[in-house]
Parts: sequence; structure tokens; C-alpha cells
Amino acid sequence: MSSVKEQWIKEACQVYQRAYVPYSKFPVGACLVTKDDQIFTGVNIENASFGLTNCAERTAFFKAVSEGHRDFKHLVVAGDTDDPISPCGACRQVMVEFCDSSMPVTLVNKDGVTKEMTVGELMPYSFTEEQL
Ligand SMILES: O=c1ccn([C@H]2C[C@H](O)[C@@H](CO)O2)c(=O)[nH]1
Ligand SMILES: [Zn+2]
Repeated sequence: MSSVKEQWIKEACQVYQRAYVPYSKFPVGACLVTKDDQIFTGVNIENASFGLTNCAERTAFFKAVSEGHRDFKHLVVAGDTDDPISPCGACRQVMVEFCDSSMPVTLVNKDGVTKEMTVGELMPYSFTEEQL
């Protein structure tokens, strides 16, 4: 019996097969978990106009928020990488918008090796609505 976290890791590792990455050939998968245990997966989706690319993490957040979910408890990001994948700055900023700084984020490499971080560790001294 695998733990729920192992299930979330498996989701992120499996969904990245659906990444649309004809340009970078660099698939990424994300599995975002709500506080009421719903799962939203995401992949990176590229475009011939490169700047329109949406990362896996933001795809998962935008799917969840579009479906009415804003309370999250865990994010897993899996990449075809040697080291556990490191999310880009744009995705870190989106994490800050919707997650507590203490929320755990599991980063996974191509062999399933994980690195546990929190949103606050990924994005210290971040820009938030309090500064507006
Ligand atoms: O954490 C990450 C890092 C990169 N990418 C995507 C964006 C682009 O499609 C490809 C190469 O940058 O990887 C993600 O989806 N998430
Ligand atoms: Zn990103």
C-alpha cells in the first residue's frame, strides 16, 4: 500500500507524458492537491510563439481555480531532470498567490528522487497583496 504522497508523486510522473513540448522536448508534470483531497494535474503546454508557454504548475493551479478551488495543501512537480526539478519564477509567484508559505512542495527528478521544500523556501521575501 503506497502512501497518499506516493500516489500524488505517481500522478505527477504519469501526467507529464501528456506535456505538449514540441520545442523544448522537456516534459513537466504537476499534481496539485486541495485541502479536501481533490487532485488537479497539469502539464507544460508550449506554443510556436514561445512566450505563450504555460508551465505544468500554473496549468494545475489555473485548472483548480477555474473549477472553484483555492485551498491547497500540497504540490508535486516532476521533471525529466537529473536533479529534482526547480520551478520557474512565474510559477513560484503563483504558488505565493494561492498557498501558505508553509505549504509543502515535493520536487521530483526522472528517477523519482524527491526534494521536499515549502512555498516560503522556494520564494522568500515575495511580493504579495499586503504590499499593494
Ligand atoms: O518547473 C518548470 C520548469 C519548466 N517548465 C517548462 C516550461 C517549458 O515548456 C519547458 C522548458 O522551459 O519546461 C515547467 O513546466 N515547469
Ligand atoms: Zn513555471
